[in-house]
Amino acid sequence: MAKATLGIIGGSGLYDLPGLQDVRELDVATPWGEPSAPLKEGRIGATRIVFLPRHGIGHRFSPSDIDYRANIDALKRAGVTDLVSLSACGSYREDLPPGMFVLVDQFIDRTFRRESSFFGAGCVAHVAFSDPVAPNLVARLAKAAAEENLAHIVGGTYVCMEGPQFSTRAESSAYKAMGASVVGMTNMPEAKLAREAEISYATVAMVTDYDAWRPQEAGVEVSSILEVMRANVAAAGRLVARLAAEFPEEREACPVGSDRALDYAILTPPDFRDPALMAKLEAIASRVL
Ligand SMILES: CSC[C@H]1O[C@H](OP(=O)(O)O)[C@H](O)[C@@H]1O
Ligand SMILES: Nc1ncnc2[nH]cnc12
Repeated sequence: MAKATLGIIGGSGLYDLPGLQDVRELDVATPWGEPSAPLKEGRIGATRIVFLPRHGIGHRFSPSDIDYRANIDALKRAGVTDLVSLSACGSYREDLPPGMFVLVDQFIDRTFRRESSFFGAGCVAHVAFSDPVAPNLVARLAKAAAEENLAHIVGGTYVCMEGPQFSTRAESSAYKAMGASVVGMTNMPEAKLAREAEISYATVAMVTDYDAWRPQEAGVEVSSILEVMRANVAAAGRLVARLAAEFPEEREACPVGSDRALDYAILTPPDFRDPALMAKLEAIASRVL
């Protein structure tokens, strides 16, 4: 197995990773476009870390405008093997109050105006995605959260809405009825693209609010989210530090196949592949091409 590199994608409120040592900026070019920001490479203890703020420095990209393909391709080029998304979210469950960290194990994708695959005309691929997160990475996050005494729960379904507006009360009730535990606007197609790139992915969904399904409550507003978000961000820093301190040197085999997702996924035989697309896939699919 290859050397492990831990990637961290910082969401709302997380534009830097305090505690990162020997930091170097990496300007990584990709064939898909520009990543949200230059990558920050460094280490915590012996663990190599690459950090990327998904909304850019100064929170310039809305969830629909983030170039998710450029972000994942850049992280792949920087050697990331395991990727943790730190994300703010709304909650659909009374037992998941603001401040709770949900280590989600399922997603529902409700986005509709984002590029959601590296593949397409000229090279078609279908990766498995029934189990979208890497259980070994989740287990490491759960252990780190327990050691830091952070309120957390293992398992939960994250519904990804398009946004950028928050949900109506009817939408909020519908997502809850669908079985979603939390809602956010960013983890799709990020998680799908990470799978195509054979990067193990896990999400720490950090609850900031109860969305809009509770009839007795005022709806969601960013102003009320910000204070909880600040506390969540501080706790996320401790979580990452602990995770990194105990991270393995070598990449672990992923029980759900994140590290070999492309083994049988590509359906287009070599003679029928589009050379231009194949060139773009150089970083993502080089292991199997
Ligand atoms: C600050 S509330 C809305 C905003 O926060 C979440 O983003 P991220 O996952 O990057 O933390 C949510 O998805 C919205 O984009
Ligand atoms: N209620 C909510 N809906 C969508 N994204 C969110 N991010 C934080 N809270 C949210």
